[in-house]
Amino acid sequence: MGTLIAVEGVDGAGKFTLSSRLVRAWERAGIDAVRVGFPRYGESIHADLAAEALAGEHGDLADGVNAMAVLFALDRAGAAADLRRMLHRHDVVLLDRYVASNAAYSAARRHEDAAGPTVEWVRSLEFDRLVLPVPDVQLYLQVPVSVAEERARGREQADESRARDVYERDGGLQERTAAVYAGLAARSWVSPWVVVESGAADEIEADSDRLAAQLVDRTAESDGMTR
Ligand SMILES: Nc1ncnc2c1ncn2[C@@H]1O[C@H](COP(=O)(O)OP(=O)(O)O)[C@@H](O)[C@H]1O
Ligand SMILES: Cc1cn([C@H]2C[C@H](O)[C@@H](COP(=O)(O)OP(=O)(O)O)O2)c(=O)[nH]c1=O
Repeated sequence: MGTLIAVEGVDGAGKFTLSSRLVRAWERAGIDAVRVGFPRYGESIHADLAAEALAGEHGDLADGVNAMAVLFALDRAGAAADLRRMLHRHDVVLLDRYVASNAAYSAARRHEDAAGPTVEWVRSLEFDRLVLPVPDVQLYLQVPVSVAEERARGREQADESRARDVYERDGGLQERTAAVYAGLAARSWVSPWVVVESGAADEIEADSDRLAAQLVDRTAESDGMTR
């Protein structure tokens, strides 16, 4: 069985950049890794509806915390069989956002923390009810929210298809989301967490090589202990 690793963090933290580099680093080391990004825009009607709601369509859909969370959860439920297949075929399946995104953003929208009822509602919905595979490790890419915001703004200027949505424009929400993520990591929510600081652009390559090796060592160690 492959190792399931989820990369988490606020918008613009650098998750896509880091997860792509990690996959390349594993490939260079002869480890067969594949990356899956959530939401699965263009592949899942639930993901597309969520994106459209965040862009202002579908009336008051985006106002509903649970409504949005259910859409994101159903996108993942539609991918569950594929994820299980991938785990049989590959050494590492790397997820760019996963269930913890729903927990962090939904709790933050409600001004709750990682110990609150919304985080538990997401856990029960996605892992108990929808039976999504539980990640072996969750990685929190920690970055000052002001830096992440600047990166998301830069991306918007460079590419008009990356216009910031209603969550990305809400600085308070991003701050609260970062705080919930830190709480999830501190509580080892659902599985062990690794917290990484997003470094300077010219250090990404070396950082991802180091992290790729560390994550594989870590999962090999826990394999030895638990299986
Ligand atoms: N460590 C870094 N230093 C500087 N810029 C970065 C770094 N990581 C990512 N970026 C840039 O910041 C922007 C957001 O990164 P991205 O990986 O798309 O974030 P996310 O997937 O978390 O929203 C992109 O334009 C990317 O090139
Ligand atoms: C996957 C996921 C994302 N989100 C939020 C985080 C982001 O603010 C937003 C869109 O996801 P994101 O990955 O940032 O997509 P984009 O490529 O459009 O930037 O949805 C949730 O609230 N729950 C989830 O389960």
